[in-house]
Amino acid sequence: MTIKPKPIIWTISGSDCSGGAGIAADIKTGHALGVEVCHLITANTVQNSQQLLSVNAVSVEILQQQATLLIDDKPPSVIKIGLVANVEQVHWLAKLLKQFKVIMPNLISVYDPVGQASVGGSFSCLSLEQLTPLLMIVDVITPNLMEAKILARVDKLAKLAEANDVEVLAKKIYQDFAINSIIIKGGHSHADDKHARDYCYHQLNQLSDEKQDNQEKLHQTISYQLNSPRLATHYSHGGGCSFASALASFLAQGYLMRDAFMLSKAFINQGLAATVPVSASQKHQYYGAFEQQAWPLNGSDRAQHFAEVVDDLSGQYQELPAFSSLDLNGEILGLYPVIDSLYWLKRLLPLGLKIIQLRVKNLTENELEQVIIAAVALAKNYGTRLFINDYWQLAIKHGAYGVHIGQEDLADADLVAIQRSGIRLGISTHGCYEFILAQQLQPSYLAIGAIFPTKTKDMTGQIQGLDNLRQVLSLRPAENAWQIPVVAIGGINLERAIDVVATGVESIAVVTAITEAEQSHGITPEQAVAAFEQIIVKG
Ligand SMILES: Cc1ncc(COP(=O)(O)OP(=O)(O)O)c(N)n1
Ligand SMILES: Cc1ncsc1CCOP(=O)(O)O
Ligand SMILES: [Mg+2]
Repeated sequence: MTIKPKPIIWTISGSDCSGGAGIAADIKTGHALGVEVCHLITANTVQNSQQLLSVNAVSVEILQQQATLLIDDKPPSVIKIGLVANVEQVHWLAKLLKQFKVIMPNLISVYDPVGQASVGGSFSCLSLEQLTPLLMIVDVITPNLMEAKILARVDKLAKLAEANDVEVLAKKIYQDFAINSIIIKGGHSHADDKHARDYCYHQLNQLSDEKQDNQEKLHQTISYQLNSPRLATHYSHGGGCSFASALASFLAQGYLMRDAFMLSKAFINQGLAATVPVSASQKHQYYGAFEQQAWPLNGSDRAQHFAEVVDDLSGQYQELPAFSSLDLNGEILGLYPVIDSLYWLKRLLPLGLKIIQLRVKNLTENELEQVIIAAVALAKNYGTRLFINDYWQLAIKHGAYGVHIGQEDLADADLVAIQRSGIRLGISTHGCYEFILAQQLQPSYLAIGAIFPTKTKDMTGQIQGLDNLRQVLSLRPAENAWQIPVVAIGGINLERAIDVVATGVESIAVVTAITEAEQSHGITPEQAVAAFEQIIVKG
């Protein structure tokens, strides 16, 4: 077996001699998630799972020597910072990150403000003012609710009710320290809350997250909460550190912030679920180290570790019934050509396809309406399921079989009107966060892409690969009798189709592999359709 080069993260945090938290948690997490972890120890602590006896800071000279020796040898994609023991270390870190950002503009720093609040300042007695130089430079911060209150200077908030409002706290931290992503762990949660709710307030575009050329989105912020059942276990020591190092690991692997957050929470849930639940009858409750489980977890129970997404969209459509199904009666959806004209529709409909999409981008609304009317009439002669891309009002008005809607248009589309009209809905997704959110809306199918680079649409930063395709396929709840069919799209040609079909995906959507089959493979579009269908049948 060959070992692929792994992304490198650095963790700059304290050593916990009991092995649960700090550097030990970071190394175990990085190992489980397939990243290499360089560790720079800020302090050697004397502690067990019950008490902390001392924090023994390492000098900044030694830390600097380690950084200097490692930087050319093992440059990090992400630096995770945990325990910072004194003011010298704050200044050293702030300077180091500033220098590194000049030579590595894509470097991401994740700060988990260990013990600044929850243990009553026992790990470090740094004030907020003393921490400010570091706070002003980090990209991501992962406080718990108590730490967030300190960071947001909660005592200065006008209304007491705001002190527990994670959105207020996160916005305040964002404004005061210009930190791109604020994840408040367990926000809104009370001891009797049956759910662990983690909240994220996040500015798009700063972490090469979305496309930089979209000026409108440049300073757009999004916020959402990930909820999952609270898991009480004796083995949670170091869970917070492990969450932050999981986040660092997934970011180092190139995941977008929201996907890294979703995956990190699933990784933590998986670890908590693997260990013994707390029993009320036991007097002395052993407090063990968080269990980093192998990742990705195989098996049918994988979906259960992924949280539910709560955001404006999911809130708005919470009560909406499922969209009409594709009525496949056990058949698989198969090849899904996406074409842009009546010419292609007339050419492909006689081939007996189960589904086809009209994706027109360059016509006026009036011209488009005429094309849609003609397309609906044509498709009805063949019993092929005709989806209209983007134009949901026209699709409803003219009785198309369904409409396909992308992420950009989802918030503005009237999903209630689409559901009530009875036409089917397909939704584009690009990663596990969007997939889970869209799945909660119970559409007729879910698309995931782009699987491979494509010249048909700008998908910069959103290439999924086969691993992510497999990952989202495993996120459909196993217990559902009816699973939402999944369509893979983007850069799929005849050569790649074999591997795509092997993932078990129900359908593959293609544009150029059919419309440009002559140029690329010297075969007719009809022959390309037949070749794809053969691959799908064999798969
Ligand atoms: C089957 C299928 N999947 C994805 C898309 C892309 O939709 P969207 O993200 O809205 O992008 P545009 O196609 O509108 O450019 C699709 N059309 N079909
Ligand atoms: C519309 C769309 N959405 C995601 S990728 C893509 C383009 C697919 O085209 P092709 O099959 O030519 O790569
Ligand atoms: Mg669209």
